[in-house]
Amino acid sequence: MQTSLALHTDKYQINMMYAHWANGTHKRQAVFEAYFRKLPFGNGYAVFAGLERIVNYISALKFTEEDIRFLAKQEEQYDPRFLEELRQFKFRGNVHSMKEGALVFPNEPLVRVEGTIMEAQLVETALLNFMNYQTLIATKASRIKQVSDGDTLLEFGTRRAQEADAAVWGARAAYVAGFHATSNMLAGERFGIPTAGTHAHSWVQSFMSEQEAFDAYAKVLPDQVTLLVDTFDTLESGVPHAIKTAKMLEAQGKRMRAIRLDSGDLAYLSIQARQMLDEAGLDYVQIVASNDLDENTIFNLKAEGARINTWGVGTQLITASDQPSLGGVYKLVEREEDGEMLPTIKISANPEKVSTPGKKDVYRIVDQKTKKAVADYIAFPDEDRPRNGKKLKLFNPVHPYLKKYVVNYDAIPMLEPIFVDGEQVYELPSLEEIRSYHREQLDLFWPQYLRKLNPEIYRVNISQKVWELKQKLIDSHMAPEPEHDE
Ligand SMILES: Nc1ncnc2c1ncn2[C@@H]1O[C@H](COP(=O)(O)OP(=O)(O)OP(=O)(O)O)[C@@H](O)[C@H]1O
Ligand SMILES: O=P(O)(O)OC[C@H]1O[C@H](OP(=O)(O)OP(=O)(O)O)[C@H](O)[C@@H]1O
Ligand SMILES: O=C(O)c1cccnc1
Repeated sequence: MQTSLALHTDKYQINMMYAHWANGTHKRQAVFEAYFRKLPFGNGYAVFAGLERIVNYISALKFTEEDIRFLAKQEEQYDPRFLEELRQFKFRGNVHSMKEGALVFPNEPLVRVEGTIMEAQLVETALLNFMNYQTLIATKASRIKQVSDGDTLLEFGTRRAQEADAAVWGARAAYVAGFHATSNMLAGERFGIPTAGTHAHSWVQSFMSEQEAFDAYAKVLPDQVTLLVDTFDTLESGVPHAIKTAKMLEAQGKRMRAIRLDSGDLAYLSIQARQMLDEAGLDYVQIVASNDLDENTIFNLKAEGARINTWGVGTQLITASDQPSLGGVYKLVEREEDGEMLPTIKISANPEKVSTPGKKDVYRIVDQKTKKAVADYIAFPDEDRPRNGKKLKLFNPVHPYLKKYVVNYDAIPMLEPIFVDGEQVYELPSLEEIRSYHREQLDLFWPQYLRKLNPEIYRVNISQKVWELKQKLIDSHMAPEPEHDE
């Protein structure tokens, strides 16, 4: 059982909770939605991840006596009765969420939290922390997967990850998006992800000769032999020594698995090494490559004709180094006033940052004939559900004259109930189920939305009612126009 992360939150959440409590407004109901505005890496989609961690966090959410003592020491001098309220705290609200592995898009609710303003406010920070990081890494991994042509992908990032949690949950996110194994043993133990590994340069350096090092390794682990061949000179020394070790194994009826290239021109070296292995009758020995790889280097190496079967990807993946954060936000969309739920909006001078008011559902509209997704459609829960045969108007929320109608479609509800009145109603799927759901999700999209470079923009549309409410609230917050010219 995971320990409580109740204080894994920003101080301003506690201060707002306190102020609501002191004001007597802490029990009012509120609805928040988490979403991002911009896709990372210029990708055409993101891969939603982080739900399992969010579910574990909310289920275990409890202030320990130690937490309470820490809070009592703060300069805010919280009223002891507030601290008593926290001692009794339990999340009693509702959560709806996208499933892990889902393809998700900007400006659609990914997680929806309904509860008292106090509990919904508390969970914001941790929820965004988990969702933003894991979704970012799953998306980066998915880009790498897209260029890998079914080759084996190994996650090697732990040494460069932003600390332990990032390594372990990042390894899981990579696996969700189609990586095959991780070098992180803790991730293997915790999540059942297959583990894999070769050996380091230090293994070779710790012997008098490269040959001795290779042979010693092969004697101990004859069924798991992947030899790192670049410690001294890949083609002059490493590959010839590896071939000798492979022949020694063959004499014992064993087959060496692979060699690993970790520096130099990986295209050239892999082509040369492949030829040397083949000429030695070792066509079954595979080639693993590593060294600061990402989707672009892998794509180029393939275009250059590299003969690489397995890619070990570390730093660039686990740190999402070309875009190290996803800007997911958590916005209040409804609040209770005199027992009634009222939509609320956040206005901004930047039109992209104006929030969409009201509690909303998300449907994926799938063409019945092609079985491909046409758009995501956001509507209020009390609207007529989009359903096959019922003409659905899809219009661009910024340019409403850009519209089209669909008739023969399936409308798949994307937000699953996860907690109802604080009770977990969602059974967490196995990682294998999440991976296969992710593959099904990819199958729903035409390739133009999935390509790495300049993908087509997938439509995320809001219903007429949502659009009208948004316009109304924007207007109501605008300064009135002057009656006469000044
Ligand atoms: N043929 C190739 N085409 C495109 N990129 C390549 C090719 N071969 C290697 N790379 C990439 O170029 C970069 C080379 O990095 P760098 O110069 O630091 O490595 P190196 O000098 O070969 O090895 P070391 O890690 O020992 O310094 C790596 O990101 C590697 O993946
Ligand atoms: O490059 P990454 O994608 O992060 O993959 C993992 C790297 O980690 C190891 O070496 P390390 O980087 O520790 O040492 P090196 O740079 O000297 O090879 C391994 O040999 C890879 O090169
Ligand atoms: O097993 C490997 O080859 C490995 C693992 C982590 C980092 N670099 C390489």
